[in-house]
Amino acid sequence: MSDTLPAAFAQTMQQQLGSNWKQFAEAIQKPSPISIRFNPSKIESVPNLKPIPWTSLGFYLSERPLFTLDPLFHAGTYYVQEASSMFIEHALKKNVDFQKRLNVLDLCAAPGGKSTLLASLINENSLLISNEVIRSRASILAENLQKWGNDNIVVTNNDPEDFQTLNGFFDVIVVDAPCSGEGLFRKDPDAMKEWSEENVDLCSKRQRRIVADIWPALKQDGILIYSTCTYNRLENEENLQWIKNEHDVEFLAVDTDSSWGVQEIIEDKVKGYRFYPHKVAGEGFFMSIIRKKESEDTTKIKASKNTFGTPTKKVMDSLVKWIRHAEEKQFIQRDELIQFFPKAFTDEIAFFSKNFKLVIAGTFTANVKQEKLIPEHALAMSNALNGDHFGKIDMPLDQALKYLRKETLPSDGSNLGFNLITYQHTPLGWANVLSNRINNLYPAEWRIRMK
Ligand SMILES: C[S@@+](CC[C@H](N)C(=O)[O-])C[C@H]1O[C@@H](n2cnc3c(N)ncnc32)[C@H](O)[C@@H]1O
Repeated sequence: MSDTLPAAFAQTMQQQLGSNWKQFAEAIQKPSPISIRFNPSKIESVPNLKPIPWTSLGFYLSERPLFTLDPLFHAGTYYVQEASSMFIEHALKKNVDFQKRLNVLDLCAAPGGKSTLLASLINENSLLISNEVIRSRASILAENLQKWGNDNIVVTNNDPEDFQTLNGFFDVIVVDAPCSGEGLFRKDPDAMKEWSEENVDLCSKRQRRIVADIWPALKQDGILIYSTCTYNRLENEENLQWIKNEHDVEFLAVDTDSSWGVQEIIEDKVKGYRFYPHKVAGEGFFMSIIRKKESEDTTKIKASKNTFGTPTKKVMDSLVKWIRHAEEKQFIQRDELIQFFPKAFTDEIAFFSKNFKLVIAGTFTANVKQEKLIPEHALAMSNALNGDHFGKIDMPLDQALKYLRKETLPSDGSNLGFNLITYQHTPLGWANVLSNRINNLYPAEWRIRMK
């Protein structure tokens, strides 16, 4: 980071940090630590890397590889996420019973760091609604979640206030709020250019509006995780004070080890955790765990008449072989597109389809063209795929990259038909092998452009 810090920011931080200011100012000139979090559904064991102490699946890397040129990145085997944010795993595991069936909402979810983490925490009988208000960002979120491969996820593109129809529906809500981004200055110099005192004030007010809008959707005794990637009190402690004044809440604590360097904030019954880069091997971050004590009526989503179209019996006879535990899935068809989701969520998905701007629900499975099934990319990424049913072509790195660039690949005339393309035996996508060439079915919009 070479740009100079905004003067008003530096002044506030000097007051906030006192004698630690110099260490902080030095730390934000240093490169950011690099870390990734593995997808437990796509790896058999975690490689021998330096673990991040507050998460079971996060690890530091000694240097930044070219993730774009690693096929396993595109296969959803891991997510590149800075370490501090992964503290949410520790906070939730200590305060939420993940054995239970839960309704979880990630309200400000793009590009998907917290949502992929939540997807790995909840059990298969739980439902994650992953929402992003900005349409273009909701598409990136959908892409990352499709790569993660879980089918108990609905991606929506709604405004927080739209969730007010769902009183007391969620056991857990994560509000990873849009913020002034002070914690990202060293990673993202644009965050520094956009910083101003007016923007901090604006962010703080917007954060209150978001929490106020979503509050009715949280169950009594439900947990709200409120987080930002900024240091200032206005967007953190003062917003927590505001929540405490407006609502009957309890701020929950979580144990931390002093070696982690996480600062615990306790002020007048308000609790939070702050991550400073001179103390923690991670970016700037702030997080609080809030239990709602007020009673709240609970919206029960009623079983509505199933209005989904369903595939023909002939199509279903083939499809059941493609999916593991197909008997537990609801298959639906819209025009030519077939998708599936867990049967247990049929009513919920009908409700969200009708009342929300749905981006994806469950897993896109296949397109039907004159009763011929063409597998969808999301199926290749799905943890429910029955890989044994398909022919496979395991590619070495150079070919796997050609495949991911959507280049045409030569065929030797064997393995005709739809094949799963894999790299190190992990699915990357589909190809239709013809006698003279391989039709590369990798999605054009996801192809890698880097040479
Ligand atoms: C800090 S980012 C979320 C990062 C994400 N949780 C992750 O871990 O990858 C905040 C998100 O809030 C969205 N956002 C912006 N304005 C919003 C608003 N008024 N209500 C809800 N979300 C908003 C932004 O588009 C952005 O995607």
